[in-house]
Amino acid sequence: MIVMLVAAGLAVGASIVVPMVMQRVVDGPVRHHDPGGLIWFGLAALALGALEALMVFLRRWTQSYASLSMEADVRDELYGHMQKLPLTFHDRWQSGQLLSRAITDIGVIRRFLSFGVIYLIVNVCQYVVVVVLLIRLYWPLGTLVALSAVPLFLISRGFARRFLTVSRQVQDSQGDLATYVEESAHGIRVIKAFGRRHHMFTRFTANADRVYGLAVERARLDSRFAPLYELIPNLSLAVIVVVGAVAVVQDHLTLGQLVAFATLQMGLVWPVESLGWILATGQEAMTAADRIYDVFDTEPTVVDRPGAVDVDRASVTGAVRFEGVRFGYPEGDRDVLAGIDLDIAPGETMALVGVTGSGKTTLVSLVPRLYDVTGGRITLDGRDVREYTLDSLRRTVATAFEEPILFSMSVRENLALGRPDATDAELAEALRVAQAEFVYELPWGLDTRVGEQGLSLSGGQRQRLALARAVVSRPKVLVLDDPLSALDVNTEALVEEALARVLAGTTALLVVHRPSTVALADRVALLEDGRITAVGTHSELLATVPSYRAVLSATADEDEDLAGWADQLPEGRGVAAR
Ligand SMILES: Nc1ncnc2c1ncn2[C@@H]1O[C@H](COP(=O)(O)OP(=O)(O)OP(=O)(O)O)[C@@H](O)[C@H]1O
Repeated sequence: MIVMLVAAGLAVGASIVVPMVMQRVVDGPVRHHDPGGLIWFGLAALALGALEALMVFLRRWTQSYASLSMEADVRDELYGHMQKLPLTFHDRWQSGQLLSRAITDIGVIRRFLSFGVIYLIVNVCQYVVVVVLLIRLYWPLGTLVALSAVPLFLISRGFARRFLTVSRQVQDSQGDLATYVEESAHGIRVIKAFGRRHHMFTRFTANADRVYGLAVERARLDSRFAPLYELIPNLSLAVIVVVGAVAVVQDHLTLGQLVAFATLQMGLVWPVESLGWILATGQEAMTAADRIYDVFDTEPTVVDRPGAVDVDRASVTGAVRFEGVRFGYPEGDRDVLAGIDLDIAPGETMALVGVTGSGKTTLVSLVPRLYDVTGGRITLDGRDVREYTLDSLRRTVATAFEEPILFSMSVRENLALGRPDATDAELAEALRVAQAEFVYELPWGLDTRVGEQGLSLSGGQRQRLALARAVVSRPKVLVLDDPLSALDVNTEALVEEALARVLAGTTALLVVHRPSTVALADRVALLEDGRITAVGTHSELLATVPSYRAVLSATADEDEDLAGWADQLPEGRGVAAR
């Protein structure tokens, strides 16, 4: 910063001294017809010009370097902070709004810091120095130039106030537009399948028109004020030339002084003109900073408690217990979970069954603390999960969701999210369990890039990769949220067969919709109205709990199948619904 300001100061100083040299040239060699004297002045002007050029280079380089570093640092920090924020924050925020903050807003601040701030400081300093010089040269005209700062100040105040409001609206509407484009890109299949291209386009143009309208309003405001910034220094210049000429005629001023005066004043035209632009970018940067602070000001709530301990992977048995667990979403008007009591023994596989929307996904999300309970507690080996460090808890509890998200990385990197140090043999084993060996047939095998920027995989293929990602971490507790829903019956059977062996030593909580997946579980828990209303083996619940039958299957055919499965199932370890 210091180098930057010194370089900027020297550059401006050189540009101010040049008119003083011109004054000496006009009042010296030119007036006295002494061409020899011109050489020294010429050399001095050349040296000053070279100094100015060198300082401009130094200033631009240092300011660009500093502002680009700032941009990278803030972006890193913002991304890191967004990763720490709880799911309740991400549920509430549109992705486009986060995107526009991380990309556009930080860019706006960088542009202001790289040009705006420095020019603001330099231009104000230049204005003050030049005004002092002008007053010393000829005080009546110097005072006039000084007074021209008053209307400039008033204009700037009015401009800044109005520009700030419009600027915030423009940036917010750009965020909305980004969300819309992102959603449309994700949902392009649905749009095409329903033939709703025109409808979506109309909605898009409505969004885009709003951005356009607000941007035009901002531009209109800018163009209304910009001429005033041009007018004032040019008006002062005109007055200086006329009044100065009269002063020269009346011998109050030498011709050289008038030339220096006019040149110095002309040097002020750009700094004053640029004030409008600097203020506009300054207001935009302030709005951008405000928007970024909306995110920074949100405190991460799911964090390590003071004194949190690591889960000891070597000794943890994987006993999971829900004790009076309550949970409600911040925007929800009621608790989704209204007192859950459930015991899952080490190594046991518990299936969770309930009608759609009953809270199964919510319940399993609480184990790795994707959300924190709002009442009661969940324990792992008898200890509240909130007393463990988040990192170690999430390494102990692996999760595969129904919606399998793959990142734009290679298959290997996607799997490594589950366990970075997994060997090829361990990856192969996980892929076998998940029946995802198709990856070896991909063009570059495990190194094939998948996800949005890579090869498209089918829903079932993605689900199997997500399952392999969860399995490869060899977790003590495995949470599977309907992970086989997109598989055909044969593949599902193969996955289940392999998964059953993995589950033998792992505590597992499975959300299931299909009776066939229930076969994996030792016991089943039925979730109704925010509570666990029955726990037992599949056959027991089938025989004794009518609502269980109703949830799993409504048709007579399926009932027959269910009875068939029930016969093949091992006996459970208890029926008690707590
Ligand atoms: N992020 C959220 N914010 C607010 N409410 C939510 C959120 N996620 C889910 N809900 C609400 O919580 C309730 C339970 O949802 P959840 O996804 O846990 O049900 P589910 O039993 O897993 O459903 P499904 O079987 O359809 O997957 C629903 O009423 C749902 O609308």
